[in-house]
Amino acid sequence: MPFNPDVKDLYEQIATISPNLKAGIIAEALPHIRRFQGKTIVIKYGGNAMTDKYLQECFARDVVLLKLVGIQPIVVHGGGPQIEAALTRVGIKGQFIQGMRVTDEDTMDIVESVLAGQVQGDIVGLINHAGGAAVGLSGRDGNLIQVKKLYLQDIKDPSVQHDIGLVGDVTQVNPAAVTALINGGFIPVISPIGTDENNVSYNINADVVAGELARTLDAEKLVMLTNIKGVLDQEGNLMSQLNASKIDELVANGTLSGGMLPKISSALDAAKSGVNSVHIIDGRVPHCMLLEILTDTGVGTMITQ
Ligand SMILES: Nc1ncnc2c1ncn2[C@@H]1O[C@H](COP(=O)(O)OP(=O)(O)O)[C@@H](O)[C@H]1O
Ligand SMILES: CC(=O)N[C@@H](CCC(=O)OP(=O)(O)O)C(=O)O
Repeated sequence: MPFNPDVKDLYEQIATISPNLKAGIIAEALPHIRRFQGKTIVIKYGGNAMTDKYLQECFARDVVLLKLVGIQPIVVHGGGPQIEAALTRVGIKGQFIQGMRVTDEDTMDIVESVLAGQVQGDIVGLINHAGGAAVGLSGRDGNLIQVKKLYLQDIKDPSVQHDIGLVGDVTQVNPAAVTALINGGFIPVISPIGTDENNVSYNINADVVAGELARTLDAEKLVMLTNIKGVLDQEGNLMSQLNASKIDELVANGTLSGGMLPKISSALDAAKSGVNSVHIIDGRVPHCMLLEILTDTGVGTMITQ
């Protein structure tokens, strides 16, 4: 029975598959479970990938399933569109430079309340409802993420540095709180907020936090869920694998722009720092994480050094 994308509920479709096929599909996961058991997987859950209720439920079930088979998932969430909606409600227009939000003090108040409040709370609730035990942390908790103010280097003219306000450049990750939660059987859900040495809060791009955490924890895998098939070339075709020199070329010729810039540089940094596999995948595909982690099917773009 071919997959019918018009029938939204996968479980309705699964009910029509023969039992043998079902068992075969489940059995395909075994070598992947054995390979990843006990290993840490950092999952970046992009704000654009979390807008549909059914997809949110699929995401939460996948995270719980990974935990139950002995893999250690850590969720780092974004929330760009959710911040944008909150800013619009108070008449502030969001502005981005090279995929980074320009963050003044008023914007920062809203960023922190949306990310570490509404968005984090929703994800924790979804995972717990699916049978997991998620605990939310912001980068403030347990001094998890220390930052200094970021001066953003211009990609076209590296002598130019953009001052984008209260945006953090990660100086240190102290993962003790995260490892304590993992060891206690919990699933950490982390908001991309950091503090500087004067206890000032900073906004950090969630891709950057996911990459830094994956490096610090020596994660096996970093999986970034977004709202596109993966990284696309100039003709709009999916590139299933990308390395450092190809990425340099795509940044220089403008094929990569906006939110893909911090994503790709964080992904590459993680790959260079020893994270074994780094993937940018389509969060609009139901159960995309199970496909990527527990089946032979590669989805999206794999980033290598
Ligand atoms: N070459 C490219 N391939 C794919 N996406 C790209 C590319 N260049 C720019 N983008 C943009 O990057 C977006 C993903 O980044 P972003 O909006 O920050 O998502 P997220 O919320 O998942 O972090 C895509 O939706 C697309 O608009
Ligand atoms: C500095 C910066 O850009 N911070 C981001 C943090 C949220 C985020 O990264 O969300 P997504 O993953 O959904 O894009 C922002 O304010 O939008």
